[in-house]
Amino acid sequence: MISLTIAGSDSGGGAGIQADIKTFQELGVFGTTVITALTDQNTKGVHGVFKVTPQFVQQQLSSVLEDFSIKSIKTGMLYSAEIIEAAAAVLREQKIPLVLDPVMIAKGGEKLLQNSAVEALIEQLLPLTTICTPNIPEAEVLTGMSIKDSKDMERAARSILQMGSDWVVIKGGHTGEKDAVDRVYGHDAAFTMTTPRKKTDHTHGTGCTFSAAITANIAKGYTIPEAIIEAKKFVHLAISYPLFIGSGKGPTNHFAFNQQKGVCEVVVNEA
Ligand SMILES: Nc1ncnc2c1ncn2[C@@H]1O[C@H](COP(=O)(O)OP(=O)(O)OP(=O)(O)O)[C@@H](O)[C@H]1O
Ligand SMILES: Cc1ncc(COP(=O)(O)O)c(N)n1
Repeated sequence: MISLTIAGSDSGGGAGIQADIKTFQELGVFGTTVITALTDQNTKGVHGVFKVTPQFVQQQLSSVLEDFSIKSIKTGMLYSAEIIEAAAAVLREQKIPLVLDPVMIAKGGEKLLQNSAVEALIEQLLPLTTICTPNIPEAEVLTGMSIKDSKDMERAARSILQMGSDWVVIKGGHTGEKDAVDRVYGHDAAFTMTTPRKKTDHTHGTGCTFSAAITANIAKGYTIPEAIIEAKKFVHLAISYPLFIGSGKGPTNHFAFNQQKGVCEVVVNEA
């Protein structure tokens, strides 16, 4: 099984391309990569961004796709409208399932997607998307809605479905809820996934890890709901057993899922 991630490099190893290939590897999937930008980053924040030219992003993508039998693709930090356009031009010619993690702002507040790129993301990538995985601030930017409660989350998800994604997962990392509740919507299905919210500062790269696990699970042949629920287990265990490395917001633990033999209770309810 081979998957592809199109994302930015995190020199600190907790998010971006590095989180993605660690997650693929732990789930038994061979990872290939298209790098959109290098970040000079550690657990204290993003200190600089060095972007790759759109043409070279496209070259990497074409090289990977013409040689490997890629079973699933994810996108993370795409940075600019030009990079999105370059990637979309190649992806449009494929029918490979696409997980779009609409990465916009790092946990430390630094911009990972230019404001001018949001329209390109919506117009060029959402129509090609199998699963879109926004956190709440990202869902607000995509839809222009203000999200305050679960009704708003459903309205925002339905609006993103209308934009062309087959499934939407509104992640609950940023709510004030006692539990970490993610809400999943398809055109004919809706369910919630609940785990206890962990009191921890070691959440750097949670979104990347979650979307990479979904992508790997799709490559392994899981159905979309199974791929999403199993990915919730992966990220919950990664958050539950921190590595305590770095002096800022530490990375999640990509080893934990296999160390704990995948044992994690996720409560799934119809929404
Ligand atoms: N403290 C926590 N305890 C348990 N689960 C959490 C916690 N924080 C986030 N999660 C889970 O981690 C996953 C990623 O959600 P989150 O909202 O943090 O993504 P994100 O903000 O996109 O992450 P990133 O900042 O890395 O881009 C979701 O399944 C969410 O429920
Ligand atoms: C290259 C890259 N991609 C994504 C993130 C988001 O992760 P987080 O929100 O946890 O900082 C990041 N910090 N760096």
